[in-house]
Amino acid sequence: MDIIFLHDFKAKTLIGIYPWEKKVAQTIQLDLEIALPENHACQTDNFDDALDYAVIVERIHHILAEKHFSLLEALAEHIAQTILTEFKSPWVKVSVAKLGIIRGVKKLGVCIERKSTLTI
Ligand SMILES: Nc1nc2c(c(=O)[nH]1)N=C([C@H](O)[C@@H](O)CO)CN2
Repeated sequence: MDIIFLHDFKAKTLIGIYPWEKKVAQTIQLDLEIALPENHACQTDNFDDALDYAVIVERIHHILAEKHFSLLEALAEHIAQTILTEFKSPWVKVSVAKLGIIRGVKKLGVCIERKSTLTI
């Protein structure tokens, strides 16, 4: 299985269960591992055969700008399903963390793994 990873991806979004969190954007950290639907690019060295990670980053920025989730779990699930369906990935691992939100904890969050239900 070949994987594209995005580590330490930081961006702002509205997220949280409390009223103030629905008004003030917070920085979250995303870490993603995205299995590739095929590995042709390794042999061909042709960009047409590659999954463009810049497009994935743009898609995630779009989600973070347009959606407001209460729970980190729900945001992680939405990102995972978007990656599986729109980028035809067979498997994805998504971690979403808040930074410094609780005293004494540098970073906390959730990590989920999802498989595509599509069979070829
Ligand atoms: N399992 C979770 N627990 C909590 C979440 C969450 O998203 N998932 N969120 C909060 C609050 O929004 C918190 O981050 C604000 O301090 C609390 N617990």
